Amino acid sequence: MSPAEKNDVRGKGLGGSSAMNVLLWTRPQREDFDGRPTSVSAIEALGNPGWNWEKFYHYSKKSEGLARSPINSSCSSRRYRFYSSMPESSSAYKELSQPEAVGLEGSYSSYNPRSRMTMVDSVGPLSVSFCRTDSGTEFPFQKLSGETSGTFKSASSIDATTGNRSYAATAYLRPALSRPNLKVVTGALVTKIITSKHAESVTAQGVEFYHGDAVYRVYAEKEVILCASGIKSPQILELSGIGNSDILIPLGIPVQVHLPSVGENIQEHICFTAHHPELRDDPGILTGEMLMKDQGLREKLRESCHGYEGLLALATTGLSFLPFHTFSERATFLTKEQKRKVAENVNTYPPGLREQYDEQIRLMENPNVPNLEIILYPFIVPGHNIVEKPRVWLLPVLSHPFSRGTIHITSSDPKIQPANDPRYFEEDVDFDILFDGVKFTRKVAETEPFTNLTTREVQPGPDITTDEQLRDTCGGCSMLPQDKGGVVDTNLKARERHPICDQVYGTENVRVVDLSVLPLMVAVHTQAIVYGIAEQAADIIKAEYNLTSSLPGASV
Ligand SMILES: Cc1cc2nc3c(=O)[nH]c(=O)nc-3n(C[C@H](O)[C@H](O)[C@H](O)COP(=O)(O)OP(=O)(O)OC[C@H]3O[C@@H](n4cnc5c(N)ncnc54)[C@H](O)[C@@H]3O)c2cc1C
Repeated sequence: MSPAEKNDVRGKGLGGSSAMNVLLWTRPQREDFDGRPTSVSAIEALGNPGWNWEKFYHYSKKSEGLARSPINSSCSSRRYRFYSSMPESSSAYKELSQPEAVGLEGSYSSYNPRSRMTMVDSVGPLSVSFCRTDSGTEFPFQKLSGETSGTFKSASSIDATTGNRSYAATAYLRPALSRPNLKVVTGALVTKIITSKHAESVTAQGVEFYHGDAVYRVYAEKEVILCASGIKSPQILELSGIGNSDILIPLGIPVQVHLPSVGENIQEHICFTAHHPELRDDPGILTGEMLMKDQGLREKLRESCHGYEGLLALATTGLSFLPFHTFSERATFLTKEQKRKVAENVNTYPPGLREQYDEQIRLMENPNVPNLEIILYPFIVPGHNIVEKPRVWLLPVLSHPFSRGTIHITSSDPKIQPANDPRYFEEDVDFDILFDGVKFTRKVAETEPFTNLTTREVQPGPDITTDEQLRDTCGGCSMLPQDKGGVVDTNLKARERHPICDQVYGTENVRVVDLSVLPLMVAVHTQAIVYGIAEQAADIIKAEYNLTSSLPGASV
């Protein structure tokens, strides 16, 4: 796929993509973060002290509030449970609601309000049947305590009291709107960070932005915090002259900091999008097609959802995370091959990639760490034709891609999108893992009890085979040591240390706080990761300026 062909779907309003994502609330496998010598990986081990599982777990719990009791029971019809929470007696709920495993409403009362989650039950029977198959694989329910592998119902970022989406704007921004030191400007496009340069030191003065046709400037007393996403933060840095001079100079952008890692190390979850089993008549499962086609059903649901005025929607909840050996007979062979290839090509890699690959190989070898996710959607996304009979959608997703892409500007015009070249499958092993994942997904879908609910595999037919990204883009402003391909340090500052005298000579006061700082992709969905990063960043910033969170609603 060429950079020009790639369609980057992302949220552009307040709350960004958290305002339009598919509501899954997931936490990563412990090893994805943890660099302790007794475990096998990953983000801390890459040279980021203080960014480990324990910290992430603490901050992630701080950001969340799982509804404790069944709520909104009025929002369910007799046959289909809709926005209804999982009964407290359910074993899955019990594991989730252990105070040490999850942030519960009230457990961090001083940080109220925050992200709210609840359990919904839209594809319940299918997701459970998916794990109890005759294929010899049986998985436990997942806990949100760092053990991701298994099949489980995911919590959803839905505020159970209203039945509406809980996202960054409702969780963090709205409660803080009355602060005297906050002004929100919507419909604005940031064009660059305004900087001044003295000797080797670059200081951010403020930010320039378009609003309508006018250009405005706002000035910062302390620092500029960039949180424009994995795709747009690298673009804004480059437009500001912070990036690779080989890219900036030909575009006429004065180089403020030559930082060649900006926009490199891009990683995206890649998925196979064409597996659609058709459901039997009356399976007791609500799907998107049913809702779209059946006016009577919509009205019935509306009646049962007393007082609810929003759009009817379905949440995705059925997830499986599978360690390599559980879905691929070639797991040992492919891991060895990848090890051999990495050793053979080590001299061709950019700084730091060898270390990242070593961590990824350790994750592949670890029997507890997932290497594939299978998502069960109760609908088919736009782009696929509306179909006669209801279908569900099974999506195998590559958890830890080896391929690395780039995101770079091609123009000094901020309105021109940066070129996103994901380089999917540049590393053969990515294709091999996903291929085995597709085969495994198909096998499970053809096995009882999954087949008790479905009639036939409609796709993949001969006509469709597609691979796409799952809209989790990380790495473009990687938090890593500078000589290992880093853009920000562990304080999330975009600065570069002189390799000999250890003096800061990059930017003094530009910080990046979004998914772009994650140097290595995690297996799970990334909204909770971004909240965890943001909570940790808030404490780093407060500590730097000796601040306490005395303002109402202050968390991040
Ligand atoms: C379709 C989709 C489905 C997803 N599903 C899930 C899911 O179910 N569960 C999950 O955990 N994760 C999911 N994700 C991922 C998750 O939503 C993202 O990881 C998360 O929102 C990323 O946060 P962020 O702050 O890095 O960027 P964003 O959420 O993208 O926020 C960036 C913000 O910056 C603004 N911005 C960018 N450039 C500029 C500019 N020049 N000027 C002004 N403002 C600018 C954007 O408008 C946006 O508001 C999904 C993502 C997508 C796109």
